[in-house]
Formats: sequence, C-alpha cells, structure tokens
Amino acid sequence: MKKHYSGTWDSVRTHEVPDWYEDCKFGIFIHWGLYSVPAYAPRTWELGEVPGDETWFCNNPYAEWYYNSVNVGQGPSYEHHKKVYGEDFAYENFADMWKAEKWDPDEWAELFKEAGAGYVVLVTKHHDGFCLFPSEYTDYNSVKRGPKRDITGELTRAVRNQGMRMGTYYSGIIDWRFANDPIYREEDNFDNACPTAAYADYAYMQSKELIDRYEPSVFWNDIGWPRQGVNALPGLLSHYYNTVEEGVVNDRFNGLYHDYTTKEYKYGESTRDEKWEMCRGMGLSFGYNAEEGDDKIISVPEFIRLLVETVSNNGNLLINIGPKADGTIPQEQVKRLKQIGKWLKVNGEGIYGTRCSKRENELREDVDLFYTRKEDDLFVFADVKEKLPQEIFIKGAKAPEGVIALDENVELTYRTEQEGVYLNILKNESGFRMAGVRIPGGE
Ligand SMILES: C[C@@H]1N[C@H](CN)[C@@H](O)[C@H](O)[C@@H]1O
Repeated sequence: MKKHYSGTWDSVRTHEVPDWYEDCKFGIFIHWGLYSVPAYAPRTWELGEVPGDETWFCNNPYAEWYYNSVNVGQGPSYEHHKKVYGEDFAYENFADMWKAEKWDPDEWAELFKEAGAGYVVLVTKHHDGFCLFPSEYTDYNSVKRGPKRDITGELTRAVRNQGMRMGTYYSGIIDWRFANDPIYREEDNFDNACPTAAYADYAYMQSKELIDRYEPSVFWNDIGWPRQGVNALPGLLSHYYNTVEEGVVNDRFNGLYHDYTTKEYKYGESTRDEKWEMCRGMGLSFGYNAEEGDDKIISVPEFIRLLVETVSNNGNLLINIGPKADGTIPQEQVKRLKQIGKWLKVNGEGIYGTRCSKRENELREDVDLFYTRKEDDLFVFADVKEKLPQEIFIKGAKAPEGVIALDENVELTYRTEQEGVYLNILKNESGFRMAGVRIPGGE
C-alpha cells in the first residue's frame, strides 16, 4: 500500500532513501541557461579552496554566476562584460540570444546512458531566475523566450526513454529577478535573498509546478529555502513524496531536513554512515566556460578515481556537464563521459548496486585501494601508481572461491594465507589505471 505523508515534519522524516538512489551511484548534472551565452569565468579555484568572501565572489570561476560576477562591479567577468558587450548591456538580453539551435535531447540522453549514468539532474531555474520550463508564474522562461522550447519536458522524456531517472534542480533561496544586490560573501546568499512572503510563495508554487508536471525522481534544491516559506516546507515535501513515491531530496533546505547530504568540490562534509552525493563540474565551473579547454578539466583517471572513491565511501557522484548555448556538449566533456562509460561497462559490477564495505579505503605508498561489497562479494579497486607487477596484501580477506579480475585485460595471480590474501597484478592492458577485482566470499 502506498505510504501517505501528512504535511508534518514527523511524517516527512519517516521517508527513507529508495534503493534506486543507493544503487545507481552515478548521475549527470546539467547547468545550461542564459549564462551559457557569455560562457565566461576566470579560472581561479575549486570551491572551498579560498574563503567565501570577495576573493571568491569577485573572481568567481562559476560561469553560471555571470550575472553576479558582473553585478559586483569589479573583477575579470566585469571587465570581460564591459569589453565584449558594453557596461550597459543588460543580462536579460541573453534571453533572446540563447537559441539552442543544435539541441537534440535524445542525443544527450544517449550519451548519458553510454556514460553509465543512472540519473540526470537538470537546472530548471538557476539563481538568475530564468526558467527552463513553461512556468505559469513568469514569462522569463525557455518557452516564451530564447529556445522557445520546454527544455525540462523534452529532456525528461528523452532521459526516461533511455531508462534513466530524471531530477530537477531549483534555486530556492536565490532569484536575482526578485533581489539582486551584489553578493560579495557567502552570508549574502541568505542576507541579500528576497525576504518577502510573495517570493516564498513563488518558490513554493514553482516547485509544485515542477513536481506536478515532471514528477522528478530527485528534487535538488540549492543553497537554501526562502525563510518566509520554511513553514510550508513539510507540506511541499509531503506533496513531493505523495506524488513521487521514490523521490529524494538533498540537504539544502536551511539544515532542516534531507534524504542525503551533499558535497560540492572541496566544500561540505560527508560520513560513510549516511548517503551523500558529490557534485562538481569537470573543470572549475558548472556552466560552460569557454576559457576551460581539455587541458584544464578533470582527467579520465582522476574522474574514475573520484567515482570509485565516492562510491566506496557511501556516496553518489553527480558530475556536471556545461553545454554550449547552441545545445552541443563540448567535445572534451563528451570524451570523458564516453571513457567513464567504457570503464563502467567492464567494472560496473563492483560499483552499481554495491554498498560500503566494512573496510576503509587504503592509500598506500605504491597503490590506493578502494573497497565495495555486494552480497558475499568483496570488490577491490586498485589505483596502481607504480609500474607492475604489484603485490597487494589484503589483510584478513579470504578467497574461498578464488579471485577474478573484472577486466580480462588485467592479469593477476593470488594466494590465500592465514593472515589474508596476496594479490599480484602482473599486467594491466585495460587502458585504465584503476583495476577492479572480485573476491567471492571475500568480506
Ligand atoms: C551546484 C552549484 N551549487 C552552488 C551553490 N553551492 C551554485 O551557486 C552553483 O552555481 C551551482 O549551481
């Protein structure tokens, strides 16, 4: 019988993280919107590397922050805007310059499937307030302006046609159409946010629109929720769960509630004893930044290692793509998605549907080891730094039914002693640094 949530925090807090979210491990985040037209940000730091003050906000590497990066009246993006568009060029003009003329949602969905993703989260309204769906509450949307398409609806259909789950990102507390004082420090995200009950109602009603129109499997709110609307949250979340039984929400509702916690680059904390999600761009930005080329974004080995390390610590990886304004995905991003899909095709049995092993990851001198488990199988992922052969001792492990390399291009021998299993990776011709091994009954 379908559970009913009654609009109270007590009721909402009985919700459990559904198995699909635990099992799928890997999602694609998409930041695409008006900011994809200027597609500019300085290449400065990863979030969390510098204080969240003027240092960050006047040199913001997030291209999707273009509006504020110009609005602060100083720094590289402000200078870029003056030079390319002119000081008086209004950001809203990008709404009629964004055409998405080459956009094929099915092509995107096929690529995400090939990458091995289980879910997709599309930004439906970022901080600039432009909606990628036909909202009844504003004409500042992608059906009335620019592409003149229901981006969210078309992508939802394409993603589901490929058997993946669709999620929606919504910028709850920040909407620069309602409040646009420049943000110079992290606390301004809350202090400069629109304080009116009218905006809180707007955010509530748009969120309900997204829930009712698209029934997203993930409701990904960002930064926080309008303070005037906090009392309505249990009702909104109850409506969400009553509408989408297997829905999940993140932890960006003013610390009041979450299904899972989030990290963003180096920002945020996670523990193995509850579900969490790592999100980051392939470079330093979520929105497409034309300044970021192949040499400046995450390498394939780093990408695979990030996925393996995240999953082995009870997390999901939500990696972002920043499409160009015309609807094409930059080739350097396509290449990495295809490579991780190739690796997952062979090693995915040690990733999908697994859970945390009781073994903590081991970062050793010559090799880094990451563990997952599935029923009685222990999976070991070895990031072998030095040249092979490489003997790896796994203390206390047993191998009653032997040890199997997940990739036939990885050659290994093993022996079981009283104190544990000795793996010897002789050759790795898989083309990937990270080699996966299954130890049935390995604990
Ligand atoms: C996923 C990211 N979240 C941050 C807020 N921490 C946003 O400011 C950023 O633009 C991006 O959407």
